[in-house]
Amino acid sequence: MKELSHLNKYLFKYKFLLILGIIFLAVSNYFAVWPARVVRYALDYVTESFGLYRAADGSAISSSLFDDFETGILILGGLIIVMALTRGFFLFLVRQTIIVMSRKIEFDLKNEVFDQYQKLPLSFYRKNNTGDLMNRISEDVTRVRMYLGPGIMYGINLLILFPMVIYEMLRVNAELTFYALLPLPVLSVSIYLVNNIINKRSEEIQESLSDLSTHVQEAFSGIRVLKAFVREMDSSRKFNIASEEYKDKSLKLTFVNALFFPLIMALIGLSIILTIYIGGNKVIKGEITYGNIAEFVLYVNMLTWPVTALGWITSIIQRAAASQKRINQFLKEENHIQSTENLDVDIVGKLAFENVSFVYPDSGIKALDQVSFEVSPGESIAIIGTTGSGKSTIANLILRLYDTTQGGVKIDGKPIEAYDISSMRSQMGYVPQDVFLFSDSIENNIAFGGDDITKEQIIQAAKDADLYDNIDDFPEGFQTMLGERGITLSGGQKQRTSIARAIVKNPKLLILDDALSAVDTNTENTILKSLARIMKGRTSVIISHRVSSAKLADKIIVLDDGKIIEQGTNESLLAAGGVYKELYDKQLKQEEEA
Ligand SMILES: Nc1ncnc2c1ncn2[C@@H]1O[C@H](COP(=O)(O)OP(=O)(O)OP(=O)(O)O)[C@@H](O)[C@H]1O
Repeated sequence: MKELSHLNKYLFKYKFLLILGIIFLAVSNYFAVWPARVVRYALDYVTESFGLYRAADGSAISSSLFDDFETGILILGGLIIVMALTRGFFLFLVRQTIIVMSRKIEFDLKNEVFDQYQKLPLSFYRKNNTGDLMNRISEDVTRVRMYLGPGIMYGINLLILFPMVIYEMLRVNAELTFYALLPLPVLSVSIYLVNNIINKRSEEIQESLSDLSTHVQEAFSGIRVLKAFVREMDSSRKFNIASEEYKDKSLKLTFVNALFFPLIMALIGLSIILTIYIGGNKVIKGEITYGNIAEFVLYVNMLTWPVTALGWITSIIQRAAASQKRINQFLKEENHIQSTENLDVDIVGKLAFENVSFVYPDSGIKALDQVSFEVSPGESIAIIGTTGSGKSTIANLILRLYDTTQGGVKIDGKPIEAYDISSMRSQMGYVPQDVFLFSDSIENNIAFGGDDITKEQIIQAAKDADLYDNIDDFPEGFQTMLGERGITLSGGQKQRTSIARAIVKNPKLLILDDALSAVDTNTENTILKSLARIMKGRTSVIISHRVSSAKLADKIIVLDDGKIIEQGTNESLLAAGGVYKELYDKQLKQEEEA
């Protein structure tokens, strides 16, 4: 339960809503309890007046007695209606305060979790899958809200109403109170137990629903592969199996749900039978009046919902505590990538790796081994190597998505750790290997990296990335929507959009991670030449498999298994006749054949 204490700061923030809600609850309960007394009074009044009326039957005063009786009943009936309306009004206010408070906290908590997600390093996203991250911000926060809203509302209601009603009952008769309340604990415990079963089954349904959705989502996104390999029938069969499982689980839940209400009704009925039987005996003995029995039945009815809610609240609180525990786990995660000096300065562009080794924390794979190189401002460096040789890892370290295991990365002669991370990253342009574009217009995708990017800058970036003519051909030009709601770009167009996005901010340091792999060599040359122009006086790191991308760079390093095996210029490496020369000859031949 201590997990829920994280929410106390929010309860404190919205204390006025909570306090007002409690006051409204007390007032509404007052107007709920009072009508029972009026009913008793009315019933007793009816029996007494009826006796009098009968005695005076046929006499002159009989009709005036009847008029008085009628007026009395009307007044009492009116009183009950007024009280019910007043109660309804205050119940409305209770919801407007406590439920509103829970919605506000839900909003704050979602923001808190999302802000925390944004702060956490890449390694965190490697450890936790997307489904898990989504669940905590939606499903878990919703469960916590159930505690903050209905949980707190019905909990406090119970605490206020119970003493009020029991006091009223004891005032009438202690023994009758005892018998009337006897079945209620059984009711509460059974609701708790049944509710747990319902929750467990609902969770199973949720799981099988998520299996089903994953299956459908994969079938849609992988439709090309599915059709090409003629697996439609197989996909339908798997869908049927998952769907069947979902149906079975839903039916099991329906069964428990069907038991739930009869169980409640039976126990409430038992309470009422006991009240009437024992109450009836007491009326015969003259200990209480008819009105008292009616009053009691109303009290028992009043208590049944809170008692039912008790079992329900307990299970809401348990589920909320489990959910908050999961949320807290993420909120407690710390970002170990911190700036040591928060240096917020303009980067000139000198980059150095000094004996850098790096082991991926989650897999234990040593991706870089004693890598050293230096790039002066304005220079370009190409990193070339086979798959898995550690090229992208170098990009990750320059962006400080990870910290080195050994050795250091320096920018303008200062350790990378000294820089303010946001300020440093905002001066870098990065084109990742796996291009990601948002479901938004091309214009917004290009302008993604800044708030004050002008249309002219966007057009220039598109021209430099050799994308402008393509955009011009699209029916809606720069406003063309991409992604699910829009058009699908070709692999090369995607890469060039991603390049335009990186260069539009005029970065001091540009990192292209295999960013030209999907364009032909002519386009590659055009882009590289534009880049050489825009990156004048700035530093570029070009990661590639292809010698054609590397050959224009001022410096080239060749990586193999995390180690630098050759370095130099295009000419010096060709002259040396090593791995680079071999690659050069091979790729030149492939190009000539193509
Ligand atoms: N996030 C990660 N977690 C664990 N291991 C990783 C991670 N990323 C890469 N690796 C491993 O580190 C090694 C180097 O990977 P890296 O991505 O730097 O290679 P690369 O040279 O860029 O390859 P490619 O050209 O195929 O993209 C590989 O063995 C890879 O399996």
